[in-house]
Amino acid sequence: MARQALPPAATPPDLIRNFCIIAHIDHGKSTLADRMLQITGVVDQRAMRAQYLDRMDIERERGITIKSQAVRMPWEADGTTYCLNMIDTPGHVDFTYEVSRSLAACEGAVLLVDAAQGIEAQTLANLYLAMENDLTIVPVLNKIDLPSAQPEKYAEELAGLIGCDPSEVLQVSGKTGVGVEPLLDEIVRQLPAPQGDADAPARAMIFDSVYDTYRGVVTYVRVIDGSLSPRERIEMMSTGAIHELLEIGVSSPEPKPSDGLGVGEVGYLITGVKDVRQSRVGDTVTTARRGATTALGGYRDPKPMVYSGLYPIDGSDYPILRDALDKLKLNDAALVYEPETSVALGFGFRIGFLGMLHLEIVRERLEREFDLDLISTLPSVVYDVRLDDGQTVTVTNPSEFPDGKVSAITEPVVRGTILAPSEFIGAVMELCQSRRGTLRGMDYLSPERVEMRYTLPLAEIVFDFFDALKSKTRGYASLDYEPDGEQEADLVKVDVLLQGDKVDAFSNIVHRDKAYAYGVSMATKLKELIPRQQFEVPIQAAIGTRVIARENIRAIRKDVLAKCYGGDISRKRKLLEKQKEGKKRMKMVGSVEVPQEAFIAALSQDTGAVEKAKK
Ligand SMILES: Nc1nc2c(ncn2[C@@H]2O[C@H](COP(=O)(O)OP(=O)(O)OP(=O)(O)O)[C@@H](O)[C@H]2O)c(=O)[nH]1
Repeated sequence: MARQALPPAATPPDLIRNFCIIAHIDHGKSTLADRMLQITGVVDQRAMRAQYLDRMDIERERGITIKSQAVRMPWEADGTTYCLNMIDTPGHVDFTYEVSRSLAACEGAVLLVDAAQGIEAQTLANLYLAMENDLTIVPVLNKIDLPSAQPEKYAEELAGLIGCDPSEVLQVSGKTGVGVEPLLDEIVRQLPAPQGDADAPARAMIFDSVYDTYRGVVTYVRVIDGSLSPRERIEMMSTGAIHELLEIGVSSPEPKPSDGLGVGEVGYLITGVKDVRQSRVGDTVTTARRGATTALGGYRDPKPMVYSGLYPIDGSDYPILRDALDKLKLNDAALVYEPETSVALGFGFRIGFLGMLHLEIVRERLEREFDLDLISTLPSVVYDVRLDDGQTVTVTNPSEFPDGKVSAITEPVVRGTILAPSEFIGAVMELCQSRRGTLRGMDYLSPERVEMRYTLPLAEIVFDFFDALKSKTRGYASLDYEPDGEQEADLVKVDVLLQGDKVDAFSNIVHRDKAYAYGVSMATKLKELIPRQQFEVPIQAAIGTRVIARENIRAIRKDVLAKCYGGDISRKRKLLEKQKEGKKRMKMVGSVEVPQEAFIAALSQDTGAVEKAKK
């Protein structure tokens, strides 16, 4: 057990151990990964910076891992030098698919649990994923340096969950490094070596692919059978596309070219491809000549779960937004978009996201990296609408909801797992019921902690459910969910009309029981946000032709000169000029002038937005 020089590439499989660290968010996965890099000597002390593996600025700022990365580390145990490949996985539900691909590249997983928090919802979700992939689980409690750590209690909980003895649960601190060396020894001892047929045609699974400005797409692979060498051309099995291999190598953690990758090895490929969608996570790579004929299982196209319209606040920024999306797409295979026009907001794009975190990240990157100011419309899930004539329409934008006779609507549902202290069972049930949830089962992990399983409509949980759950359980509950098909539901489209004209950006698809509440809240918000006009403006919320809520904005002409009695003509002129300038920032909806800010505030989920806009 000590630092060693890196063995050459083409390490025999029995000296390789491929593992990942799985944990609930913030349980310290990145910190532990950093400590392993340091202890195995692959990153020297001076180059070490916090969260070495999280490269993107946004990742480091938010302290979350979005893209997984792989690192090769040497480790000596019982006089033999082993090659450990550590695959870092993202921890958020939006990226579950990437987690499951990373798991499929490993033989074992370190299941990391915060010794002051215990098991949380994503601990369970990730554990189940790992078990489905037949991985060997090494249970570990982290943060044992914390004064609030309760290692005995949680070792028992963890042991109960995976069916081992509490004494087999390792205890570490990623922060101080305590227990990390014994953990590396255990990884070598407990994990099986990779198995594969060295003489078979090459098959390697893509578990990550990232866009690098200088090198193009870097594809991370795990070789299952055969080998890949730098002189060969490769084929992507899902598309049949053939690429030249410009470089092949391993990361430790900086990229190092090697003369090939054999069975069980993890490394990267560079082909000069400029678009990550040509090198998709889950796909199988083989050689162009004498390649494999059956791909490895598990490839799946990333499927957007949430759609939202993004519009530039300044309409002339539209071409910049289009170019920016084209650039982001190079690095994000899950991003889909198409141009869209809105009567109220002008030209923009309808964009599909994996979830709300994905939406926030994309929006933040667009605003930050491309200096854009954007309005996003109310996010919507994907509905299937069956019409009376038997036709089915897929709706991702409420304003496109068909007006004809609808016979049924289906909405996506998820299987949600909620973990909470048992004193909050009532509060959690009440919340889930108000979100149209159905209880599927309940288990006690310990006398004071309970796991509750629900089927819930995606639309009810994707936006603000987590915040509501946290506030009802004083922050103690955790949530994980995965798609679980569709269900029929009694949904309606609510339109918002200004003086009889529909404002497309405010249309929303909601459950019939919640339609009234949505209508009233929009009408009240808009009444506060839209300035008085020279004529009376009715604001209506309607389902089809039936009006369900109404407010009036009384008529008045805003006389900007009112404050300006007395003679100074130049001051009056200035004020009139200013009024004209302000009008440019107005959008016309029929004959009603609506300030840009009113749209932003009305579409914002933030409850303080209306107050801010009024100021
Ligand atoms: N005291 C103490 N704090 C720790 C330890 N390990 C991690 N932390 C802290 O816990 C917080 C979360 O750690 P991360 O390593 O970012 O957690 P993570 O699981 O990688 O988070 P995601 O990447 O978002 O899933 C950070 O503030 C760390 O400084 C530890 O062993 N002891």
